[in-house]
Amino acid sequence: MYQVLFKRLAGNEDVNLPQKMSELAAGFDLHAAVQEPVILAPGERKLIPAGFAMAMPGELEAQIRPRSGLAYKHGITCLNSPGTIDADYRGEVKVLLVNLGQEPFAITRGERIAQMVFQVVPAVSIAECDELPDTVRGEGGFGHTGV
Ligand SMILES: O=c1ccn([C@H]2C[C@H](O)[C@@H](COP(=O)(O)OP(=O)(O)OP(=O)(O)O)O2)c(=O)[nH]1
Ligand SMILES: [Mg+2]
Repeated sequence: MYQVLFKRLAGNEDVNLPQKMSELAAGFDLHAAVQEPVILAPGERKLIPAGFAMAMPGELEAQIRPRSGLAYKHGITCLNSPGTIDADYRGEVKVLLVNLGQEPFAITRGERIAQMVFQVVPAVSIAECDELPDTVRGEGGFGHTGV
């Protein structure tokens, strides 16, 4: 079990911290910490504050992913999906939403706008080389194996 710390940012006492909506949910839903409703016109993107900062163990990252209901019903998704929260980030978590639907959409205070899923990031060391190990695939890609 990893322990993650959430710090509610000033003025957001009424906005929920990230929370799971069912026992085995993979994601913690994030809530909009906007003062007034924010309108996303079709095609428009806006950075929506989530009202908290966080600290997690160094081997974790957090991914900000869309909510399928918002995407299906209104075309609202995360532009940089999945967004990456680095373990050393101490600023406010924000969600970059984009409206891919046909109608304007209002983001209201406290609304669940995205979800955050934690992942373990493997420790990796890198080394430069002149020749890579051979494989059967070789340089084939982008449909190389057929449809
Ligand atoms: O959806 C997101 C994506 C990022 N961040 C924050 C946390 C993350 O640790 C930081 C940097 O994100 P990223 O590495 O994706 O952006 P960058 O453009 O590479 O910025 P930087 O140069 O600050 O790393 O911004 C968010 O709050 N929400
Ligand atoms: Mg970066």
